[in-house]
Amino acid sequence: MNELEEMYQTILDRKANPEEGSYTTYLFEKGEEKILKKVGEECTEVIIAALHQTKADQVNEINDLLYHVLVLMAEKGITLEDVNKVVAQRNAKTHNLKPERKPITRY
Ligand SMILES: N=c1c2ncn([C@@H]3O[C@H](COP(=O)(O)OP(=O)(O)OP(=O)(O)O)[C@@H](O)[C@H]3O)c2ncn1[C@@H]1O[C@H](COP(=O)(O)O)[C@@H](O)[C@H]1O
Repeated sequence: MNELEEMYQTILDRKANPEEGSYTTYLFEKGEEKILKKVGEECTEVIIAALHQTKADQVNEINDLLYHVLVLMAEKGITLEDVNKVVAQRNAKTHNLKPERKPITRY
């Protein structure tokens, strides 16, 4: 199991067995709107870190974003397998840039 899978398992465990002092439990108790707000915030923090901060700060912010996306997935019943299936489909398809749109000649 890689570290992200382990993190997702911990999140699922917190959902099934709420624990005092757990930030994940706090998020599930607050509910979907709070989780979505955190995903939005963490997205912005990744952007700000990418523009102005060190690589270490950027990696930390990326961790926070991934963690909150995994909490959202658990909240919505989306598994890593669900995402992996789509990743596999996308990996099988390359050169996805759409051809340039033809110029409009008739109005
Ligand atoms: N990866 C993370 C992780 N990344 C970020 N965070 C928390 O996300 C929060 C984000 O910080 P912010 O300053 O934006 O938020 P805040 O002000 O603390 O909280 P809000 O009031 O905004 O809700 C911090 O409290 C971090 O501790 C995380 N909390 C938990 N995990 C993982 O979840 C596992 C279980 O943690 P607990 O649920 O706390 O036991 C841990 O072992 C980690 O693997």
